Amino acid sequence: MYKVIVTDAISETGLHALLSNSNFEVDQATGLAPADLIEKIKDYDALIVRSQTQVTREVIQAADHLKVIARAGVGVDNIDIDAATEKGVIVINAPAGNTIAATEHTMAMMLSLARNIPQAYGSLTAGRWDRKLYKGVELYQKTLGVVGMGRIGTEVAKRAKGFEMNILGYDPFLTEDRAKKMGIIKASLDEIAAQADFITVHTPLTAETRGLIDADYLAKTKKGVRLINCARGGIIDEQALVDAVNSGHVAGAAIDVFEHEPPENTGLTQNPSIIVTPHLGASTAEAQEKVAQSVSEEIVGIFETGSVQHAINLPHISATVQQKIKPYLTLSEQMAELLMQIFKDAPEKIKINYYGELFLEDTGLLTRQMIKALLSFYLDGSINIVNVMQVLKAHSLSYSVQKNAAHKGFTNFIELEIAHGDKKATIACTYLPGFGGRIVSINGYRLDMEPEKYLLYISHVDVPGIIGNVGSLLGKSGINIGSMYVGRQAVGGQAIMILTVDKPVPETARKEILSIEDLQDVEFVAIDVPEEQN
Ligand SMILES: NC(=O)c1ccc[n+]([C@@H]2O[C@H](COP(=O)([O-])OP(=O)(O)OC[C@H]3O[C@@H](n4cnc5c(N)ncnc54)[C@H](O)[C@@H]3O)[C@@H](O)[C@H]2O)c1
Ligand SMILES: O=C(O)[C@H](O)COP(=O)(O)O
Repeated sequence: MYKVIVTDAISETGLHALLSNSNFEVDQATGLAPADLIEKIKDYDALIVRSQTQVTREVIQAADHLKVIARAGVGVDNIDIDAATEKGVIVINAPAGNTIAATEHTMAMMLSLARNIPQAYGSLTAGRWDRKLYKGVELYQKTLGVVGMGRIGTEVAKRAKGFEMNILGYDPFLTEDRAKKMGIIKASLDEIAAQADFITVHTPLTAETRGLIDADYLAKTKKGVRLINCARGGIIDEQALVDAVNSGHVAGAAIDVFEHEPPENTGLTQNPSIIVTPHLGASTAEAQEKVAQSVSEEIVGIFETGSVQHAINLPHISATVQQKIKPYLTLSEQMAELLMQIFKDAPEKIKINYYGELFLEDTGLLTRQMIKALLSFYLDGSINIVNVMQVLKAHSLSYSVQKNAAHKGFTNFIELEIAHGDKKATIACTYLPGFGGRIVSINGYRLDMEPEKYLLYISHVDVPGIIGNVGSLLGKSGINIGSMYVGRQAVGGQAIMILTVDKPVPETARKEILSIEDLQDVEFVAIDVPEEQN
């Protein structure tokens, strides 16, 4: 039973995937004080939040069982991602569920700003009838600068085109071609400053975007410009905005998000030219249901099948690529486990070569899986595919990945080499559709071996009688041999024998086997093989 805690207000309907699954127990505890969350989190496997709960390093460090932090929304700036990664906790979000809600809120804010709707409403409900004071401006044929042309920026641009605005888009990833297809103009930030009547920001809050619109930038904007921030507080410097509005350079602003929430700067919240909403961009019934549904289904997937779709701290892998690399996920891990058990020394250097069609694919997850399996042999169980690269770095271990379109006789082929000082070992695998995974070489010996749970890896000199001797000693210990693979460098030269056996080989039997003349080493290997593969 996995325990999930929800600490912000989330749609109950959207949580259906978790609430209806008997493998999960869901507790809802909104408005917890930081100390209470630190105390409570110890018992939970997954945490679901929106933007209110601060998932700090202290919270993450206290979370002994936590595997997943799920953000039912987009921005993850309330979650300490580095701390989560170090602890091996996957952070996921629901990137698309509230796009339309935030887009429509931006349009509502832009129209309200242009037509003074909140101010006029306040005036009328206070008993005044003032038609002159609230004369507005039209959006028609005005220029809108969109800073950040991601999901929301793109949808805002589409809708603003419906109002026949001229759109200037700025985003490091916006190409001329995409801009042209959308009927907008790709522009620089300075071009937006010089030309825009309205500027709306839709970037995440990062070190680069914090204060992107600051006093210097505002000084470059057109007099009478109007600004909208439905993205993150801090992208527009709050005090610089207040000053520019008070000076009359900026005609007005519409702000949904604040550096501190609730906001502390009254110059912003009590300014007749600045309209504000309390972070409502994602607050529609539809968006809340979609984001809750997205994270709930993903949490079930992570715990039940290991599939991750929207991880923040794992390489992003599309569903198509996931499908292509899927057969290699377990196989590559088993191959690394096997190699470590016959190599024994801690690897100082790790080399991974991908051959064939895998050359074209994003193999980051396979690389992580193999390195995790290698390092788990010596490091404690807290290492996983989320924190493996940090662990590697922390231990100053070197790794390299090479890709080669040559297929070495197989459609795909993965080779793993580890080294400790001068000692080296290699192993390789492939996947044969219809037959399954195969280990196809170990230390240069060619094989065609299906990975099985228990193996004996024997190195010996190629002389007659060794196979028979090993077989009878195992028989004496009641150990059944499932299959046998042999390889030799030359007749009478160095050779290996791999036996798959039905149960663990006791140390006494191993020692007896070691005493066979011309037999150099024997290693009992146990690898993790799922039931359905056996
Ligand atoms: N007010 C709300 O309730 C609400 C709701 C949803 C999302 N948001 C916020 O809106 C923002 C955008 O969300 P999204 O889903 O469109 O994200 P997104 O990731 O789809 O788009 C962000 C875009 O910003 C661009 N970008 C990054 N750095 C930039 C820079 N320095 N200059 C220009 N562009 C830059 C990226 O290239 C990307 O295209 C996020 O901050 C998100 O947290 C707020
Ligand atoms: O980043 C987001 O998804 C929005 O800011 C929404 O935040 P919320 O879930 O707290 O409304």
